[in-house]
Amino acid sequence: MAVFTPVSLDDLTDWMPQFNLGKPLAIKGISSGIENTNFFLTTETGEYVLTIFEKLTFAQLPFYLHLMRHLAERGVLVPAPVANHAGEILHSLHGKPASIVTKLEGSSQLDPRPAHCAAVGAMLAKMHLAGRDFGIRQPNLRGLDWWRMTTPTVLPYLSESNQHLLRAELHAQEAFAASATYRELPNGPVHADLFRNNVMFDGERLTGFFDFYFAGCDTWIFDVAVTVNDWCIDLDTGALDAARVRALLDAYHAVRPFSAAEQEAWRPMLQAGALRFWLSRLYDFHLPREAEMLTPHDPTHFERILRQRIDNPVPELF
Ligand SMILES: Nc1ncnc2c1ncn2[C@@H]1O[C@H](COP(=O)(O)OP(=O)(O)O)[C@@H](O)[C@H]1O
Ligand SMILES: N[C@@H](CCOP(=O)(O)O)C(=O)O
Repeated sequence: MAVFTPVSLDDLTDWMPQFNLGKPLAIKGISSGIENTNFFLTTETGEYVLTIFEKLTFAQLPFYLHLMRHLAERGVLVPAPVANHAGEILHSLHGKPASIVTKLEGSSQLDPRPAHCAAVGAMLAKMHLAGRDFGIRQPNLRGLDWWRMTTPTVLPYLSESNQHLLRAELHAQEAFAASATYRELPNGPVHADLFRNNVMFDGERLTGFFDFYFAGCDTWIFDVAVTVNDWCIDLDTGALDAARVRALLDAYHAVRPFSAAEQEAWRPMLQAGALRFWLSRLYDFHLPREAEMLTPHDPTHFERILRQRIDNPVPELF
């Protein structure tokens, strides 16, 4: 149960009047999160999600919350942050940063078919386009700098073969990031963690993307690679599933056509997407932070995906 900061209806009595949401009627902790404390909150006006941020700071949060509001205003299906009477969307509860956002309908599709992947691809392209005029810049905090910093910390826990793989991939990514092709890649705000558990569906109808708290400014193609590495694979081997890859990429391309530079970047970006989550999972597995990660995710899953992407041909981007 990942409720790090308990909140009761009594706690909300003096806090809720700053919003136009009516009286709070029920609050229920959500067990599945690993980063923040989340609650389903029912008020006289509807259902919402109340989040207490356990690690992100008051300085970092405006990027995420204003990005969600910016995207929601442009028709991208994401939770909309609720403003108080003063127009603020970042609040404080029990001394920690907090937000209220609209609740998305539906549930996660953990066994996606091509139709689900197509819906995700189209909405992802729409999201990238809608983010072009977003005014706040914040880097992807889990980007190359973080990979460089984290690699030496996890290397001592790895077999010789995995040490070699990790070092070689980091070098390859450093070289690619310094290339002319990389400089040509379109970039802007990206979700950067658009896994199956961060998207809601009602049947085949996509109802929203959520959990924007790893978002940042990065290349759009990195975001596509992270998404494909989770939505379009055989979960046992990490191999790409051709039908789902095609569905996601074609739907994305129909909304925001890929460029020639992105085609060139596609394989290195699929590797980058695997490296990023291999590293974070290695870090969380070998250096667990007390009570924050209840069941660490399996790092070997992304080691397999990385080896797959290096060793096998990858489908054309378009
Ligand atoms: N806006 C939302 N609408 C509906 N459900 C949500 C929303 N935000 C979070 N949830 C639910 O809360 C769970 C945990 O949220 P998540 O943002 O993934 O937490 P964490 O960042 O701590 O991993 C999700 O799996 C989902 O069921
Ligand atoms: N998607 C990441 C972990 C991030 O967790 P989330 O619940 O906030 O999406 C992984 O699978 O390693």
